[in-house]
Amino acid sequence: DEKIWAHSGDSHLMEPEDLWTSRLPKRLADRAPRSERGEKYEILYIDGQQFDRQLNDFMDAMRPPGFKDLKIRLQDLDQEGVRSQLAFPSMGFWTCNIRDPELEKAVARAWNDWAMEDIMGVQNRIFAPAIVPLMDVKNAVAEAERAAEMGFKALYFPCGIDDDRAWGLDIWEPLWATAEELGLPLTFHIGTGGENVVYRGPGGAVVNYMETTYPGMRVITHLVAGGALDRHPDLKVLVAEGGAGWVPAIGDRMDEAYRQHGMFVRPRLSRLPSEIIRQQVYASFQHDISAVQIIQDTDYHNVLWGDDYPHLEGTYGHTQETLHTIFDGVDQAIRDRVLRGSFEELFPTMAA
Ligand SMILES: CC(C)(COP(=O)(O)O)[C@@H](O)C(=O)NCCC(=O)NCCSC(=O)[C@]1(C)CCC[C@@]2(C)[C@@H]3[C@@H]4C[C@@H]5C[C@]3(C[C@]5(C)O4)[C@H](O)C[C@@H]21
Ligand SMILES: [Mn+2]
Repeated sequence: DEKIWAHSGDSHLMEPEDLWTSRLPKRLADRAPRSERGEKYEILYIDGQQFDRQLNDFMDAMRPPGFKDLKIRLQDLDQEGVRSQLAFPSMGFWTCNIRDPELEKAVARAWNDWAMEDIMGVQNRIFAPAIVPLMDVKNAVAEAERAAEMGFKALYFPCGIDDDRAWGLDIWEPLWATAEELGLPLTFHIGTGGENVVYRGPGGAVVNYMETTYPGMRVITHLVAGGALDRHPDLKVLVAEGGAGWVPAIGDRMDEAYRQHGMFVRPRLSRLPSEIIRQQVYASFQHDISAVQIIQDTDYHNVLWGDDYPHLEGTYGHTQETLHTIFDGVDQAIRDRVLRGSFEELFPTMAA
């Protein structure tokens, strides 16, 4: 089989242990996200809060050679057939659990400085979205402007957020306006901003996997129905690692709501929800078959493949097998769109 080359819209950076201790004054570094190996769980400490997280064997299971070595990682990419990667945080995901605005701002800034200096500054295939502090939207706007100045080409957001700060609320308007003006896509990653293990009964692993996916749909529902994307037509949004088959489906449901419950709808939109979704919403998957099958029939094209490197949910070690399974026999235009086109449309200057 000929090698299939792809960009990945969903990968991860693995931060060094001393990312924050080496960059922040001790009084802040001591409260930055830190993980320790517990008996059965990895234990996370964030600004004095403690979270029992992922099972150790679960975390140990993902160990591609380039896990923590950028040079080897680039060899992993060549081996797997991955050209460029949008690489999300790992420990940086927990920044959104920080409740102190000053600490959150310092932790986000330090992460961005590290990502720019140690990753993006030394090669051109792997790039990260910038983390913005969310406790105070003014801090988010300032960090988005600083990040754009530094050369970042996307902003990272957690899917989960408190109800009183829901993504559809107008409190975020200054940030959406700034992101649109700076040409920075909003890249939301699933499994963030909330509890990941919410059910421990039969089928728990599969149930929890699905439960971390639904918030991605909620993000899109709020940004579309709340008017944010309608007000900012050049703003693009990616939901990473949540699959893509659901995107046109919620477009239909939202159109039905918009029409059948029109008497209750506020704000009115200048386009139907499904049109806003087709023009501004992108989604990534790893192994899904449906993510590609829906493109032909629904005319929804903003689908990106992602390797989710180095996570277990990703394709490291079986990328070519996965890409051949999904794309052999698929229309070349669809294959090009999903493997490269959507990515290059979202990040025009980042595709190596
Ligand atoms: C089998 C049970 C029910 C037994 O319960 P017990 O632990 O005995 O009380 C439970 O252990 C379970 O569900 N285990 C399956 C593994 C798991 O933790 N599933 C969570 C849902 S999936 C998930 O949260 C994703 C979205 C996908 C897997 C990687 C994931 C955990 C990553 C991993 C771990 C950590 C969390 C993180 C970013 C991070 C830095 O990388 C995302 O926030 C989130 C993400
Ligand atoms: Mn991922």
